[in-house]
Amino acid sequence: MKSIENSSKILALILATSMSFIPGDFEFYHYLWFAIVMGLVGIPHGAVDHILFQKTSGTKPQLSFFLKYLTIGLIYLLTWIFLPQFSLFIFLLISMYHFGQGHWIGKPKNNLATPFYLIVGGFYLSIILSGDFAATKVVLAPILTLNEIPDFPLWLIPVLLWVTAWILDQTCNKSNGPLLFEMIWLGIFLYQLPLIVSFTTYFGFWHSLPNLLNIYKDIRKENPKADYSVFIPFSFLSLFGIGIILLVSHTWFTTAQLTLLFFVLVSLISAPHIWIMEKFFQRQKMQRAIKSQEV
Ligand SMILES: CC1=C(/C=C/C(C)=C/C=C/C(C)=C/C=O)C(C)(C)CCC1
Repeated sequence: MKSIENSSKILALILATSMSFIPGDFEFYHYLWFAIVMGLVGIPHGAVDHILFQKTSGTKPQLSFFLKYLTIGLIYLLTWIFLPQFSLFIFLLISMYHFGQGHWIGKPKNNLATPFYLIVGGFYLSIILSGDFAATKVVLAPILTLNEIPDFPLWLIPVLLWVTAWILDQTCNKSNGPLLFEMIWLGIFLYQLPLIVSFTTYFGFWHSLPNLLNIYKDIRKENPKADYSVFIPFSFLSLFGIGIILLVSHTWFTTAQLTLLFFVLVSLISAPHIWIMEKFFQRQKMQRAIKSQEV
């Protein structure tokens, strides 16, 4: 599994480099790469929430689970319509938390875990959005008028890195060098890339793929016959729904507006997904703690 993850990361870095550092207009290829990665790992990593729910609650998901899932998405859709700026703020906050959580796997749950999630997730999101801030502003223009968006406070990035180092120093006795070193080199790399390539590289290969492999391994522990097909039904449903909405909207909207619409749609499924993943990570931590007590 680790070799799949590492070779995919190397492939992603090579593709991102070739698409961004070679002169020329590659916007079409940026979006093509974005669509492929979202289709293969981005959406699928959240497409087995019903299985994760069964693992964490010990009961088969009933109709009420799916209703709760849809209700969270629906309420969030209403807040996007009536309070778009507030919804964006919430989306960024929960994304920071969710992204940061993936970098804490294997570390103990303590009081500093939540600040760590927010700071590390905030670090990567700041890098992605500020590295190509002009493009970020264009995507956000329908909900934030351009002069409403202040310049990005770039000093925040080294501060977030420093606070991460401090938290790691307080919490873990294991070597934290690799995690911090990765934040520095990957941060510099992502910062140079166009917005869509930077987001695709991080989200696809440093968030979705490791999480997908972690979930897949967990599912196969209890059901060794399970294969990649467990991810297909709900991925297909989400991609089909999102595809239809984007297809219908594309006659009225520009590429940047469609990009924002895509992220709004992703946020609707992300909100309940983040809630399920929180429970899943808690269960994995508990299992690890029990295992280490047994040894
Ligand atoms: C890249 C980008 C954005 C942020 C996207 C985020 C935050 C995505 C999070 C996805 C999650 C958490 C998926 C769940 O697994 C904005 C600001 C909307 C618009 C500019 C481009």
